[in-house]
Amino acid sequence: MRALGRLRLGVNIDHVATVRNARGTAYPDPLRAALLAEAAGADGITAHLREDRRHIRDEDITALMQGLRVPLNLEMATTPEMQAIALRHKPHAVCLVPERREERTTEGGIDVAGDIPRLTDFVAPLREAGCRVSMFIGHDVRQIEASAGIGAAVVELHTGHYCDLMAEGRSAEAARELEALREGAALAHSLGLEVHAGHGISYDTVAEIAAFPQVMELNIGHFLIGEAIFRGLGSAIEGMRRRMDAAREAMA
Ligand SMILES: CC(=O)[C@@H](O)[C@H](O)COP(=O)(O)O
Ligand SMILES: NCC(=O)COP(=O)(O)O
Repeated sequence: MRALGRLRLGVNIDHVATVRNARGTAYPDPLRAALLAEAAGADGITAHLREDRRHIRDEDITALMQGLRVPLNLEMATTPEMQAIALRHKPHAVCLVPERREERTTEGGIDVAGDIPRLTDFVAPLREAGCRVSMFIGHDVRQIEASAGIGAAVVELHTGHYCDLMAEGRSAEAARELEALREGAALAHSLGLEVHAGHGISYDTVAEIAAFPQVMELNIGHFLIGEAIFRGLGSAIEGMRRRMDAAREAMA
């Protein structure tokens, strides 16, 4: 199967805000990072407005909505507060994620199958406002089918477990997880969902995920912001873009 289109790169700038907030300064500015990312070839910007505002804050979303040329993908929990914020800004995309105050990062996917009536009602006004609604889920068949059932346009498959297994050198388990992600991507695509993937992706793990023909977008943040310390954000993004393109070309 050939690639279905150019693989888009969404750059997540959450951790520019993490560094800013560590010292309570006005810098580094997430919008400035986002504009640099745009110039380096990012197809979109992702920002996660957490309920505890540990990194991205409300005023960052306002600045990004006003300053960006590329689309904004707003990640958020399924709370009334977040829904009201999304409906006020109407970003290009809204990605619904599970959130726990105590977690260090997003640990799993959202339980769509276990929350169908509420999530159907939650998604409807976002869709009516013109946002592309994405569900951040694991590769579980039930979650993929439920995402299609509630009217989401997109699923973003959580690649964090695969990336962790790779980092720990657990290659047999990583291969099984990669296969499950591959099957999940194929199922989601067959149900008419646009397929994205993200979380924990680095130069070491991007090629295998970029090679899934159904995947249209990767969202990558933490690794790129870390790599930017050593080589600059533009160069870090260009390095990721090259690896994504090489993986897609190898499929053709
Ligand atoms: C939903 C997701 O996987 C990430 O985009 C998210 O932003 C992770 O949260 P932190 O950035 O707070 O680690
Ligand atoms: N949705 C995943 C994302 O935006 C980036 O995740 P990470 O690369 O910061 O782990």
